[in-house]
Amino acid sequence: MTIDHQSKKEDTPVLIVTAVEAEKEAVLRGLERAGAKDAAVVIAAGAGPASAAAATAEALAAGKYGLVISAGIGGGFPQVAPIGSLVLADAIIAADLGAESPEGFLSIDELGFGSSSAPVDAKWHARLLSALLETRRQVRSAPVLTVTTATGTAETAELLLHRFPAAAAEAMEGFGVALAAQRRGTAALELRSISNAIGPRDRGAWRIGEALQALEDAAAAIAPAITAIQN
Ligand SMILES: O=C(O)c1cccc(C(=O)CC[C@H]2O[C@@H](n3cnc4c(=O)[nH]cnc43)[C@H](O)[C@@H]2O)c1
Repeated sequence: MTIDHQSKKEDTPVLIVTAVEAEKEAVLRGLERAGAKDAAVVIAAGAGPASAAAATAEALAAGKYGLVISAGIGGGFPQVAPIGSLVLADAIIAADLGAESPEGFLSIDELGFGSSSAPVDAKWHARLLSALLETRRQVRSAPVLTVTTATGTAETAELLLHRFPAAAAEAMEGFGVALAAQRRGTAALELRSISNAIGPRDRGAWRIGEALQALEDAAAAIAPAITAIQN
């Protein structure tokens, strides 16, 4: 990845893509807390991979960025990513993109339509992971699944874990953001703060406030690392 040191001030090189405004505000609070409110452009793209990909592609076409981060709250597999913890994706996987068959789910890889796994940038992953470890929160580096239907049964949770035993979290935007970035040769990452356990749907058990606080803490922690690429 090359960084254009001639970039004008408005060509902020880090783009953070959330789904909803509440997540965007949490990220902005974290950056501001770290004294780095201009360290990134933060957008709320809407929920799901299609909205995320479209908004990310639009933003990348309009400005010059060196790193794109899909960020927000997410569901966690309880044994590895409890509520309030942070997950930095080491792979971003489109978990339900494919076809059903009587023998089970067929991924787009198996169908011959491409790859269901988007790579994360190794250098930026290492930098942000070490920054996140400075928070007082539990931090995991593990695959994050992108789903178009949030898991709501124990059966689906088990199926996902069977297919992706190393996965720690699921959300609905990462793969869309990562593919839009990949098309332009821009580094991509995904960061999730855990609001709920993946399993039988129980909206009352979601801890959105706690997860938004964790997201704010994560943004504050990574601010120095992402500011560094502008200097
Ligand atoms: O109601 C609110 O105040 C509120 C505040 C912030 C965020 C939300 C959302 O509902 C965000 C939706 C967004 O969250 C991700 N997410 C969270 N948990 C899961 C899950 O278990 N499975 C899949 N996705 C999850 C997802 O990326 C959504 O787009 C509400």
